[in-house]
Amino acid sequence: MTSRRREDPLRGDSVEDPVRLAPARTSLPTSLPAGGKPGLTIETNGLSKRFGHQMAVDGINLAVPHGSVFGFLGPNGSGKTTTIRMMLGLAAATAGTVNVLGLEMPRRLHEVLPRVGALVEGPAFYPFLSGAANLHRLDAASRHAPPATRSARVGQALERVGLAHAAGKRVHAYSLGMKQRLGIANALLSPRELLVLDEPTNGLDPQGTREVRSLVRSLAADGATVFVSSHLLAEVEQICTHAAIMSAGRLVAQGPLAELRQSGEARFRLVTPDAGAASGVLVRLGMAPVAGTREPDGEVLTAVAPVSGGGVRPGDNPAARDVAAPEDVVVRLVEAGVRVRGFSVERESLEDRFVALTGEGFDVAQ
Ligand SMILES: Nc1ncnc2c1ncn2[C@@H]1O[C@H](COP(=O)(O)OP(=O)(O)OP(=O)(O)O)[C@@H](O)[C@H]1O
Repeated sequence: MTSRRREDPLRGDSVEDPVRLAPARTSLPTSLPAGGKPGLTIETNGLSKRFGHQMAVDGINLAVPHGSVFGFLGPNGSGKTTTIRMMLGLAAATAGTVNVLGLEMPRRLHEVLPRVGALVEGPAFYPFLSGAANLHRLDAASRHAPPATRSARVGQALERVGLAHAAGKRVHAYSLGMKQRLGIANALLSPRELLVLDEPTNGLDPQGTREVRSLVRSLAADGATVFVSSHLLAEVEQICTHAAIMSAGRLVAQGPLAELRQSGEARFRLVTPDAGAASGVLVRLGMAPVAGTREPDGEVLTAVAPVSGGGVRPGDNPAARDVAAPEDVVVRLVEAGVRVRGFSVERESLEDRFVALTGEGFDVAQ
């Protein structure tokens, strides 16, 4: 393998030419140049796209942390692909800004794109050429790719996605999963700081889906930020560290997956023969209890209690300020003479939360 040194226009220092892909870890910059918020690989502000009367993307503020595997989740037609196209300079925004790797797009497109690998709307390959020959052609189309190291780059990219054994096979004989992995190999022809993958498992069988998901995980382990769109909640839960949820062109939630899981409503369920007194206590604690069915042990009362990290968020109700946790609610009930015969906290699942946020059924299949 040969390498040349060149000037990096962004950092002003000299770096190795990007010919190394495997083994896994590549040394990637850990800081961004001035222009974007530190620590963010992608940042959008008020980003919008209108098609006629329809706002396909409506003023979104995305914040994709450096090094994250960021799931861009939303039902079909919610604006994911349109957002990705604007990020990559494939479509012009109607309003708002996009910074990628700290640089404004599309103004700095020529500096940004060589550092970004993308798989958008399925790669187009020549079916009667082999996987390796297709990658050679695509690599040759890049003015940043030195011809002398092309074979090494192609070989390493195929190796990286587990297609070395099928390098000489014509693409028309590839399975869908293999074609998708070849598309990712194309995105990996140079080491990338950011990989943008639009629905990379769409249309794949379970085996192909597993292969692509495990590849995405390992790409992130290499140090790249991976931005992956999906309409599958289960997929995002399996491979992502962070997520953003789109619904009808709007961004309805974003953050670390663990925080999104914690931010759902919790519901207290109380069984007591003293429903009247219990209601009074819960109301004084800032809740709005609802009487439910009658059980042998008493009446069932449920009350929504916004819980953050296991503690009750008291909101603006001063009477509720002292309440820290469900056990404190039980203490208050008992102190008020309420006979507590059953008490549980039911937290909304991530799936319930996403359905509530998007206002429509989510495809939660594998
Ligand atoms: N070129 C276009 N002209 C007109 N409308 C468009 C165009 N591209 C997208 N749209 C509309 O914008 C909305 C968002 O589409 P987009 O493809 O971004 O959604 P998506 O979340 O990626 O959905 P999918 O997963 O189905 O691709 C849809 O209503 C779509 O019909």
